[in-house]
Amino acid sequence: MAIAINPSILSADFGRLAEEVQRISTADAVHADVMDNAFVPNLTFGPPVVERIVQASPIPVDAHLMINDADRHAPAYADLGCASVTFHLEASAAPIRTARELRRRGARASVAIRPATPVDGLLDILDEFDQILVMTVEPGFGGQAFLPSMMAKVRRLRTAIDAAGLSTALQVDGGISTETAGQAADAGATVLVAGSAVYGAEDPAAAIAELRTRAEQR
Ligand SMILES: O=C(CO)[C@@H](O)[C@H](O)COP(=O)(O)O
Repeated sequence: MAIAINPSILSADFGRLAEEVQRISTADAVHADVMDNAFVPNLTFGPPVVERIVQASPIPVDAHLMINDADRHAPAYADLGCASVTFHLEASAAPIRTARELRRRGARASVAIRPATPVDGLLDILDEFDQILVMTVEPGFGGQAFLPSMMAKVRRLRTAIDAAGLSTALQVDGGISTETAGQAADAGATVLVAGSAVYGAEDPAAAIAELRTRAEQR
């Protein structure tokens, strides 16, 4: 199965974001990490910077909103031209309504769960989303160790997505490297987010190709 590689901008040089997105033009999408220093203990950027990333990027942008009050803020990211908008289930009081609003505004609707959140709440509403993100680290920082225990959640979601005949993308984020990409793909993930493994490499394009190969040849 084809595996998408989405580099996380969190590991890029924030002083030259327009050039940093050009360096990963062979990837499938840019993963833009929006953090509010409340939902997670880190602060990055918001709509004005995401808008510039969208303008500068040769590939689609997936905004990952690690912010509170997702229902209020998520739709604006669809309006900025993000191809997909990922909001956290834990930060949403009305995930179905927000997903429908994202789709109505032309973005793919994507929902994320933290390591401590079970998949159960998603199993009956899978068709409302174009993508599910299973965090494989605690959100907030790049460079953390992959949590292999999250693969049970990925497997459960893969089984449920296939049983329902859906084409929902299944994304993992955190600690993805040439060592862990195969495990994630083997469990059923179809989209791998990688920050330090791509931007920490001397040649990001080669790192993207290597991650894709490792995942697809598991
Ligand atoms: O959203 C996050 C962290 O909150 C991730 O996107 C990380 O930025 C991934 O970084 P690596 O673990 O690949 O270095």
